Amino acid sequence: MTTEKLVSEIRKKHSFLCVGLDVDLDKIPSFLLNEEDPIFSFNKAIIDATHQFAVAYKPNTAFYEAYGIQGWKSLEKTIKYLNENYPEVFTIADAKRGDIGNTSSRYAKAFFEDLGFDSVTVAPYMGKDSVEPFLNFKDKHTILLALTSNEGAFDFQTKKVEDDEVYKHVLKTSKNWKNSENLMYVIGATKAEYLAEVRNIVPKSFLLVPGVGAQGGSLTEVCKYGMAENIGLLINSSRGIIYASQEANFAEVAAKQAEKMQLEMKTILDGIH
Ligand SMILES: O=C(O)c1cc(=O)[nH]c(=O)n1[C@@H]1O[C@H](COP(=O)(O)O)[C@@H](O)[C@H]1O
Repeated sequence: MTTEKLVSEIRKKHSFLCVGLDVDLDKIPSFLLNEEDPIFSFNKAIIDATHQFAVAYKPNTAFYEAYGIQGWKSLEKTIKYLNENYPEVFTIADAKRGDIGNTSSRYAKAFFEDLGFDSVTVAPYMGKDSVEPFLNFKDKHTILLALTSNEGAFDFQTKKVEDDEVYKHVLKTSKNWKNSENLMYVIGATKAEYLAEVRNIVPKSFLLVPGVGAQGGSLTEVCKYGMAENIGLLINSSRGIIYASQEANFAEVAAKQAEKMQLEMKTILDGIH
C-alpha cells in the first residue's frame, strides 16, 4: 500500500488506530477453543467488529510462532482474510527481523511476497546492509525500531554516542539509506516526551506507536508531540482492545474499545483542521 493511500484511509475513517492481534489461547474466550482454528476464529471476529474504527492491524508473529505450524497457518489465514476482505487496511507483520543482507532478503520475501503484508518491523542493530533488502520492495514499508516502549530502551537506545542518543543515530543514519522513503519508525507511546525531538529529525515519516492501553502511554501526549502534517502516526493497542471481554460478546466489547479510541482520534483530528 502506498503512504498516500494510508493517509487517505486515515482521513476517511478519522482514525489512526492499529489493532494489535496478539492472540493468546489462555486469554481468548474459552468457548472458541472448540473451533477448528481458535486463533483465526478469534481474529476474524475481532477484525469484522473493529475494521470500521481501525486503519491498521498488527499481528505480532511471536503469538503465532508459539503454536508451531498451526500458529503459522493461523497467521497466514489472518493476513489472507484481511487482504481479501479489507484491502483498504494497512497490515503490519510485527516480527522484528534483521540479519546479514542475504538472510534479510529472505525475511523480506517471506513477509512481503509470501504472506503479503504491507510492512514488517525490523531491528536496526545490524545496520544498513541488514535493512536495505527490506527497502527494495515497492509500496512495502519497513518499520525500524528506534525508541521502544519498554524499560530496557534506556539500556542502549538513549545512551549518547558522539553527542547523540543511539535512537537519534538510527533515525539520522537510516534517512540516507537507499529507498529510505519506505521507512517508518517505532517510537513507544511511553516515551511521548521524546517525540518532539524525533519529529525534528523525521518530520514526515510515519511512526508506529505501541504502548497505549496496557503499557500506560497516553494518546493525547503522543499526538501533541508526534503528529505530522500528514498525520504520520499509527497508534497501536493490542491487549486493551482484543481482551476487553472474555464473554460471548467479546468482539462487540472490543469494537466499543476501538470506537472509544477512534472517537478520541477524531476529536484530535477535528481540532487541527
Ligand atoms: O514493534 C512493536 O510493535 C512494539 C515495539 C515497542 O517498542 N513496544 C511494543 O509494545 N511493541 C509491540 O506492540 C504490542 C503492544 O501490545 P499491548 O501492550 O498489549 O498494547 C506488542 O505486540 C509489542 O510486541
